[in-house]
Order: sequence, then C-alpha cells, then structure tokens
Amino acid sequence: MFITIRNISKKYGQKSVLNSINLDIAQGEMFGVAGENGAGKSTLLSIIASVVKPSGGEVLIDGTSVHRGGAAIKKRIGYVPQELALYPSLRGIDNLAFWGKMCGLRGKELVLRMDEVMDIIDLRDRIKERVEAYSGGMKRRLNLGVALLHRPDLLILDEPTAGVDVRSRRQIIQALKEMSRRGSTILYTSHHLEEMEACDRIGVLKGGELLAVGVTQEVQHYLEGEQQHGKR
Ligand SMILES: Nc1ncnc2c1ncn2[C@@H]1O[C@H](COP(=O)(O)OP(=O)(O)OP(=O)(O)O)[C@@H](O)[C@H]1O
Repeated sequence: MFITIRNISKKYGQKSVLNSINLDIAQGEMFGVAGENGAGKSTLLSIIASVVKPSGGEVLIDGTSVHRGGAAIKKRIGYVPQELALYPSLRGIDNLAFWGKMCGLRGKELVLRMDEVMDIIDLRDRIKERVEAYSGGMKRRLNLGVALLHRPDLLILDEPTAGVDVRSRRQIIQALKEMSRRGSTILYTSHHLEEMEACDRIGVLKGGELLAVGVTQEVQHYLEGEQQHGKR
C-alpha cells in the first residue's frame, strides 16, 4: 500500500500539534519517524492509522482517503500503539488465538497464521508460557505478532523497540525488514536514529513540523549540521 499525506494538521484546542505535513511513502517502503518527546510522532501515526481525525488535510492509502475509505482499508492496516494489548495471565499462544479470532480467523487458517507469526517474532520456544513470565522485549514481540496475524499490507508501529534490550530490538527490526521484503509498507517511530538504520528513509519531526526527510545518513548529516549551527 502506498501512503499520500497531504497538508495534515492537528490541533488540540488552541495548541497546534502537527503543522501541514506532506509526505509520500511508497509500497513496501520501511519508513521511520524520529523526533523528541512531544514532537507529534504518535499523533501523526494515529492519524495515518485512522484512529485520530486530523484538523485539516488528508491521508490517502492506495489513493483512497483513509478516513472515508471504511472497513475495507482498515482491515489491511495493522496498528500497534505504544501500550501493550495483551492478557498477562494467558499464555502467548492463547493471546495469539484470542486476537486471531477477534480479526475473524478460524480453524486451519488461524493455526497457519499463528504458526507463521511465531517464526517471524521468534517466540516459538516460549509461546506456551504465560505472558506475565515474559521479558519486556518478548511482550513487545508478541504484541507485534498480534498485529501480523491478519497479514497487513500496511504496518504502523509506535515505538516498537521502546524499553527492549539490543537482542530483542534486533529481532523486532529484522521481523519488520522481512515484512517489508514481502511487500508490506512499514512505518515506525523511535527516539533513536541508530534504531532507524534498517529504514529505507526516515523523517524527523520537530514541534509538529517535518524538518527533514531522506535516507538515514542524509538526515543524520542534516541534524549534525543543525546542531553545529545551534552551537555557533
Ligand atoms: N489527546 C490529546 N489532547 C491534548 N494534547 C495532546 C493529546 N495527544 C497528544 N497531545 C499533545 O500533542 C503533542 C504531541 O504528542 P505526541 O504524543 O504525538 O508526541 P510524540 O512525538 O509521539 O511524543 P513521545 O515521544 O513522548 O511519544 C504533545 O504536546 C502532547 O501533549
């Protein structure tokens, strides 16, 4: 799925949180949104996922407005907000089964998808343990797995690597890269540019403005230049 973001703005009361954002993301692209706390990353992602309405502008997915496209488009989007949506007292496998049924999967199809997801998130050997016994990184990976069950064409993740160790972070990024290789469009946020190296391009948000968009190195150079400039 390709994404076209046109003049998106968002206000909460008098406060402007996003200011005329324009951006095109290609089918199968892995795109990272970086920025400090409060820059507007979560707001932008939740607008693209059609969870929050913008104050102005529009988001098109495959050329159709996401806010007017209805259930057909939403079904093809997997959105993973920052908060975990898991049942800690259930086992990993039961969480997958529960959420799989919630998105309409049944019988052999459900078993097949769960099987596929366990490998992508690399949790097969721990899947029969209760989630409360999982580490933070394992919980994040399972949470990602839930979003992968319906094989979304567009995957939107808000800080999928927050609070996880290097190994889990690498596994999550690898899983996303694999999804992107298979043709899914991936969009995720992080505070850390070094977590964005696997991205095809990144965009940096600051105070609701899209400051720079490019391949990771270009953006890093740009930001270093800005820092130098600030010090003068
Ligand atoms: N529902 C809301 N009502 C009022 N203000 C909000 C609401 N949601 C977000 N904001 C404000 O919008 C701004 C951007 O928030 P947002 O969560 O999008 O930033 P972020 O870049 O994702 O930050 P973080 O890295 O901390 O997650 C912040 O100033 C925040 O306080």
